[in-house]
Amino acid sequence: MADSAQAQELVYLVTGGCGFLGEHVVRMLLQREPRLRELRVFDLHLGPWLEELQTGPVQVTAIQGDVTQAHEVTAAVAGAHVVIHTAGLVDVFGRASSETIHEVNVQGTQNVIEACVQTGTQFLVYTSSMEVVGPNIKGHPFYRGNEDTPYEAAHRHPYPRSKALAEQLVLEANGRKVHGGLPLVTCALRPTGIYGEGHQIMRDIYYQGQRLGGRLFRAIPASVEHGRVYVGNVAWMHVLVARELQQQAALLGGQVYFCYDSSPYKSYEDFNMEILGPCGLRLVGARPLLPYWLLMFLALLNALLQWLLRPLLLYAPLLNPYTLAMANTTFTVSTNKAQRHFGYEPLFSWEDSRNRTIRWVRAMDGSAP
Ligand SMILES: NC(=O)c1ccc[n+]([C@@H]2O[C@H](COP(=O)([O-])OP(=O)(O)OC[C@H]3O[C@@H](n4cnc5c(N)ncnc54)[C@H](O)[C@@H]3O)[C@@H](O)[C@H]2O)c1
Ligand SMILES: C[C@@H](CO)CCC[C@@H](C)[C@H]1CC[C@H]2[C@@H]3[C@H](O)C=C4C[C@@H](O)CC[C@]4(C)[C@H]3CC[C@]12C
Repeated sequence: MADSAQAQELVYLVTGGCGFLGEHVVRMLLQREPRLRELRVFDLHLGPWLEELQTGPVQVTAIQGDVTQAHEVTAAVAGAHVVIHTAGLVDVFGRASSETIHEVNVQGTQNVIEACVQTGTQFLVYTSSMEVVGPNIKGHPFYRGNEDTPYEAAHRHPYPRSKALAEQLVLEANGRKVHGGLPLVTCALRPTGIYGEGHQIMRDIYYQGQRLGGRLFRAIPASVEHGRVYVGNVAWMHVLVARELQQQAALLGGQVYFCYDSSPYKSYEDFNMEILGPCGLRLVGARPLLPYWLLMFLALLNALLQWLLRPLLLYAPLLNPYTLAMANTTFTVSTNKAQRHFGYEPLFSWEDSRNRTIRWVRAMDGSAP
């Protein structure tokens, strides 16, 4: 759809634009995409912050909609040059059924692809996840791997399964003819664990620490490395790849890219302490305070309680067999593919990313529920 005459007049659509990552993508586009004319923000739940956005000359169109409803997606996509599809059900805690996760993540993505094809939208960026690769159900470590590192990706949990299926749909759609005859150009970005302003799990862990008198208790060995990446850099990567997809379709189309920056390789808990330590929390224990078998027993107990209580209430604690396995399996990436293919350099240094996140955590001090 985009040709050189329209270069200053681009219409972008961000699905899931009011989520944790989506909001950063929306703000980043407004700051760093000078060719933008209209920005459509599509989400099941629209955030009040949209009203206060400094949009400059860009028209921001808020669209309350559901990716599982094909007609709503098609209406939102019609006339857009680029779609950044971040909407998804991120659930590893058993809040939603596997059918719902599949419907939103897989059918929703299929709807986005079909909408692009029907309406003639040529460029699609999909927010995938490190979890399409692993950790796998066997708990094999993925140590500083890249996009080409061989790894046995085997999933049982509905969330990684859905992300892997959706990513496959997006990559297979690359090259399909869209309305008007041009080829669809797609790619997928795979963030590791994202952190930063608005990160719900960081917020939950901070409140938990406050309730425990400013302490958190080590449960994961410090030697298990977990990949993390700052949300501002993930958002920047989306903006950049969307731009370059239009310039270098042959190179970028059908590709996957891990999202990375200079955030340090640490265990999940030690990394969180980089942020939560300066906010007044302390991690107790140099080694896990409970043996792994006991943690697994507690995780299984949580799963059983969730199942038993489901008719009465939703019991969805952080600890379950899947999250324990994830936190206990090394998964880190070391790659420069995004730099080589589309010139990505992190916009935020580690110090900056850390300080911004610390400032955000400090700002919620005293507001623990
Ligand atoms: N948070 C992470 O660590 C992480 C890591 C890797 C990949 N991802 C991926 O990044 C994307 C964004 O994740 P997030 O952490 O910002 O999650 P989030 O839950 O904060 O954002 C997801 C957004 O999608 C919207 N949404 C959900 N169902 C929808 C539907 N049916 N129709 C329209 N909108 C719907 C939600 O309302 C929400 O605003 C997801 O696709 C997720 O799989 C997240
Ligand atoms: C056992 C607990 C003791 O402190 C720690 C539990 C931590 C878990 C809740 C998190 C450990 C790893 C996280 C996941 C990871 O960062 C990557 C993800 C990919 C993304 O697509 C969605 C979020 C997540 C699954 C993330 C969720 C929380 C953890 C399982």
